[in-house]
Amino acid sequence: MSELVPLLQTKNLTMRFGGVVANDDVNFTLGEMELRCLIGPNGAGKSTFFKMLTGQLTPTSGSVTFRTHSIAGHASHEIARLGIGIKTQVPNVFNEISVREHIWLAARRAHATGPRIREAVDEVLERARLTGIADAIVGQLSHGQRQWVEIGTVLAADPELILLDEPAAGMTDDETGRTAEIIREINRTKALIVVEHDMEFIKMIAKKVTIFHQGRILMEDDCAAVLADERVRDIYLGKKVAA
Ligand SMILES: Nc1ncnc2c1ncn2[C@@H]1O[C@H](COP(=O)(O)OP(=O)(O)OP(=O)(O)O)[C@@H](O)[C@H]1O
Repeated sequence: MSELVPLLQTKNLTMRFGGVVANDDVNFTLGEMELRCLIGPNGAGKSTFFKMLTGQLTPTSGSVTFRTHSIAGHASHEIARLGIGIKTQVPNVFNEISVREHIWLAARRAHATGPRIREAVDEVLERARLTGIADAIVGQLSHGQRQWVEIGTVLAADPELILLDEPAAGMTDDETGRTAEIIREINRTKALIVVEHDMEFIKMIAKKVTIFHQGRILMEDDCAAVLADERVRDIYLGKKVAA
């Protein structure tokens, strides 16, 4: 029987900046359609890890495999074309156009022209809970709504894996709850890796959680087990933990 190929796998992934080891021998595996949360204190190495997955950084050593493709050090646009999309923390929206036009611009790159685009745009608007504000101008939306436009924009390009960097940052409780719903909806058809600090949000979405600490994976387990772990509590309370 042939072994299942994971969607994404890193082996001994290491990134050094001079004397700083930002990621140290990270072995990480994500299955098809999995939803994984990455947590860890400031400086633990989460952003560096994301940047190596999307081609913004070339690892010092180790490998990144997306399905059967070895992607470490490849250009960001090549990795995007293979099917990894990312929503970064830095705002990345066009303010002057409507939500529908915004989603359409992203969908146009992924789908052939014609009626299929319209269907795809309508589907993304629905899944990212944007249908009710489809005709609003992006620049006039609330912070939370703009975040959903960004998530919808990533979804419209139809990637197989979506990386979200702190999608609930700066949101109200209501917006956070709705963002969790959107992520669960997207996870019906896509794999996701979500970096987030807000533990309440993680509880709403997480199945399996990976904890980074000092550039290494400290622990990987289901959400309840991770949140109950004494080492995890200690690093969030700022106590010293042996990795
Ligand atoms: N371009 C860089 N040059 C030098 N050091 C860097 C660079 N990028 C990250 N680092 C260092 O690598 C380590 C990991 O940083 P990283 O940003 O990946 O952590 P993080 O877990 O994403 O933190 P945060 O939650 O604050 O975003 C830190 O010590 C950071 O100072």
